[in-house]
Amino acid sequence: MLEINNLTVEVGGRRVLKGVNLGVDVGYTNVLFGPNGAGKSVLLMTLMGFSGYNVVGGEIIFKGEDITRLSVSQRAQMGMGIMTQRPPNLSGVKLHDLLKVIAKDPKETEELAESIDMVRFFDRDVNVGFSGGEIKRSELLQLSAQNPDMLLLDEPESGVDLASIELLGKTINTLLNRDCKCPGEKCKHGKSALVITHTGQVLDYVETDRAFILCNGTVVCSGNPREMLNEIKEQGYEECIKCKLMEI
Ligand SMILES: Nc1ncnc2c1ncn2[C@@H]1O[C@H](COP(=O)(O)OP(=O)(O)OP(=O)(O)O)[C@@H](O)[C@H]1O
Repeated sequence: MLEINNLTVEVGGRRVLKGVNLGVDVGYTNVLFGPNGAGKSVLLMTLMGFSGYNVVGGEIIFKGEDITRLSVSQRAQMGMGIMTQRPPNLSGVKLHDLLKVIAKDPKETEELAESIDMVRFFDRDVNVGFSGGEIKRSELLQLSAQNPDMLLLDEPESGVDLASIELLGKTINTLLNRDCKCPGEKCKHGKSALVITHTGQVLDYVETDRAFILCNGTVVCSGNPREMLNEIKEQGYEECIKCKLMEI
């Protein structure tokens, strides 16, 4: 579904990603761990094609096509969607109007809005004055309306209160399992995803397949998400970097 080959990216004149290699198979959910400033968000923003993220080397292959030079809207039309950490305020754009434009299934979108208590935000400008948790729910609703095949989720649980984490996690799981055509076979979910998490809370609700650790703009390790999370909790990222250096 998604293949990232030797991706090197500069942001603000600085080389942030240095030859990143990773992939996500159809129907799989992979996780991205890494310390603050490692380049995780930059990677997701680059995958979505936002401006300011200059690819100076490597390629992004999505559904078999090289999308490295495609625009955000072209990538969205191909089935890529993102939930960013800090989405912009859209002053003058009501949430309901935005949803009407992007919703592939308006009825389903309205139902989800009800279930995550977002109907009362319909007449407000998107993200303007929303709390951290409200922004996450709004982003999730927009993503659901778009119904992408590949979900890029940047710390979906951050800023969400403990009582709401379950609702958020289950909602993400429902999105991932939409349109599942091959249960039990290679394709495990209907959708594919790459999820950034620090806490790992999302792992309690979503079946994940493989984790990658990004340190200083490079993938230093990959493996089972739960095992890696436990190791990070016990030993921190310093050990990942040392371990990688030992390989070299
Ligand atoms: N527009 C920009 N201009 C300059 N530097 C930037 C820009 N955007 C990101 N960076 C830098 O790139 C580096 C990686 O940032 P990024 O947001 O990807 O980190 P992260 O791994 O997601 O960290 P965190 O876990 O703290 O969210 C940081 O040092 C950041 O300051």
